[in-house]
Amino acid sequence: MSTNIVWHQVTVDKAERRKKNGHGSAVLWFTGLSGSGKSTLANAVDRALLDRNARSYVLDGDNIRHGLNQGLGFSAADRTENIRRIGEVAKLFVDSGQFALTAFISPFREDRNKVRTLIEEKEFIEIHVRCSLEECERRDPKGLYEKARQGVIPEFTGVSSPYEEPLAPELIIDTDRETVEESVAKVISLLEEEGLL
Ligand SMILES: Nc1ncnc2c1ncn2[C@@H]1O[C@H](COP(=O)(O)OS(=O)(=O)O)[C@@H](OP(=O)(O)O)[C@H]1O
Ligand SMILES: Nc1ncnc2c1ncn2[C@@H]1O[C@H](COP(=O)(O)OP(=O)(O)O)[C@@H](O)[C@H]1O
Repeated sequence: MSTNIVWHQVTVDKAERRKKNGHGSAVLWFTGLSGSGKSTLANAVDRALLDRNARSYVLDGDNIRHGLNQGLGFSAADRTENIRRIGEVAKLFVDSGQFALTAFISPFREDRNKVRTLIEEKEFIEIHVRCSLEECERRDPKGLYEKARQGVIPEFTGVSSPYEEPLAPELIIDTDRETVEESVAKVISLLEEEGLL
């Protein structure tokens, strides 16, 4: 535990940054199985936001594990720590007046709910990127399911490690039934309905 640390009040606050940007800020928390479409969707929404001159940034599991979270594996404890850290980083993005688009499997309900409590109400938008395991395995964009079935990758989500679906997400996207464009339109509509855009 760190001791003798005192919180320093910032000079420019979230409200002022939002006003300057001309839009709200929030975390768009994409959660779902590997291959469900989290990265594809987060990046497509990021592009749509940029086209509207809105400020946003994608935090992606694979990428973050190369840097900030390198050293964390896929045990339940490591996944929990992975999500805790990303929750804290996402909160910083919200404070900076931007949209944070996170693309992590984040398989445990309790871990996602902890991030929700860290962030103010209406600023945490949980998006269930829903896709059947069969379809994710059929897509297998990185060949990981095949390796997991062969027993080469242990504790693989959906195969040998659990995925707990969100019980009350703000949005559900069925990527085995709709196009990327349709899915992006739904996310943007939600942001408009919530007065964030
Ligand atoms: N055992 C195991 N289980 C699940 N996924 C695995 C595993 N090993 C490696 N990978 C690759 O790591 C990506 C998931 O990382 P995340 O940080 O999103 O996972 S988690 O939220 O901590 O569960 C995941 O990326 P996505 O396919 O984009 O989800 C995989 O490419
Ligand atoms: N509506 C959709 N939304 C997102 N991805 C889709 C959709 N329909 C098909 N896909 C495809 O599914 C795959 C998802 O891969 P990826 O985005 O890497 O998933 P994840 O990040 O969840 O592992 C991509 O090949 C993408 O083109």
